[in-house]
Amino acid sequence: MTLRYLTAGETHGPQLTAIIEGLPSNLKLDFEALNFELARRQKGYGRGRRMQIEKDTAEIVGGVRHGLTTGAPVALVVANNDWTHWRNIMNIEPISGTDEEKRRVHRPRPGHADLNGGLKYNLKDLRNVLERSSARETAIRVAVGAIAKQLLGHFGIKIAGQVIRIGEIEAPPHQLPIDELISKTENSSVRVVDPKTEKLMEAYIDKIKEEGDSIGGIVECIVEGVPVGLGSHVQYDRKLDGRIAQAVMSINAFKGVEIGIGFEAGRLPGSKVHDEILYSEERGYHRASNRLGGFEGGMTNGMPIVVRGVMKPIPTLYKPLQSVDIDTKEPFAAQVERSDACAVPAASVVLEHVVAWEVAKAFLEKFGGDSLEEIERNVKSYLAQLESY
Ligand SMILES: Cc1cc2nc3c(=O)[nH]c(=O)nc-3n(C[C@H](O)[C@H](O)[C@H](O)COP(=O)(O)O)c2cc1C
Ligand SMILES: C=C(O[C@@H]1CC(C(=O)O)=C[C@@H](OP(=O)(O)O)[C@H]1O)C(=O)O
Repeated sequence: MTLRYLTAGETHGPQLTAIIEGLPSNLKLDFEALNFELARRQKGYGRGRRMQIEKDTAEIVGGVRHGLTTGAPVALVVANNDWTHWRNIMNIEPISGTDEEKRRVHRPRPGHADLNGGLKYNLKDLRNVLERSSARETAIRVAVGAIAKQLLGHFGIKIAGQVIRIGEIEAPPHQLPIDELISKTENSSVRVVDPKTEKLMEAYIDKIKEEGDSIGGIVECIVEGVPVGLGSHVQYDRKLDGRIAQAVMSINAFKGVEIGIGFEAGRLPGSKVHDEILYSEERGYHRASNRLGGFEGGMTNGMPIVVRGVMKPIPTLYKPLQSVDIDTKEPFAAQVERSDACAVPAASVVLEHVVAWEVAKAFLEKFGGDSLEEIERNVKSYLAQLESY
């Protein structure tokens, strides 16, 4: 069974919903850890007032009994607290009232989905586009990814995320072990290891916000403990690096993705790009470096997976950008009620979870079974095969 999920729900509607299919039975879910991931996504310097309204927690409404998955689809719900303020506007039944009362949107924001969605779906109220295109949906995707993270965690696979750049400020490189990286970034308002960089990034975001502008950045995710051979070279859509790239690009506002040294590989000679193969009794086959970010031939090579994504600046700006009213076709300068100025730290948490999902999916394709015990047996036998190779 392929692991898959779908989400539904609007940003100001009652809730976000997901159904996950293909999880094995007997996986013990840690609800506290799941909600901790949701809280992590909400934090981060530069977010707007909405994050003070929401206190994201996931309710599991199917597929779990007494803390264990049953093998049935797992249904998840994350409620929108803000819905109480939008109950009437988001009503599923028709309501009477003026455009103003219905909060109809007719002024598309450059950089958001508004205009394309309006044209494509023939919607004259751009709220019908905005409501679903909002990155609020990443809350439920983090909930889904948190379950994938728990499955991977059971097999000793760890995932960390960090912010590499916000606008002009870049975090200095480091070689911290993954557990230390996880704990240091956890205590940082911008998810960096170095406190000096944290202060610089905070001040930078403040300045951008004061100017009525927004800012993007670069985030990184590291996955450690992945066995050799997830993904496959034999078919384009089985290449795991390709699937991860798609998942990263599906995060709202992401405009690029790199695996390992990524775009730098176009600048360097082969001798400075490829990771030489070594062998020792204790470690088996391993690499002298990890410039290719854990992938060759669309398959994991046993080194940590290293993925970076670039997030553009938030499109909703207090500083007006030129756009056109779809009613009058006249130009206008956009007005904003509230928005994030920078969501790069939050996006690093989303990145961890979409990557976790893709790795978990490939893991189950390789070792899949209906119960956790069956998967454990499959993993064990594969590891023995690798050892004797
Ligand atoms: C965590 C997160 C928070 C975001 N917050 C906002 C926001 O407050 N205002 C906004 O206009 N866009 C925000 N965005 C970006 C938009 O959702 C995104 O630009 C939009 O969906 C259009 O998609 P695209 O940029 O991928 O083309 C956010 C994105 C993420 C990942
Ligand atoms: C709600 C979330 O992010 C939202 C993403 C978003 C957008 O346009 O993408 C716009 C803002 O929504 P609102 O206009 O309601 O404040 C953000 O707050 C969230 O991350 O949970």
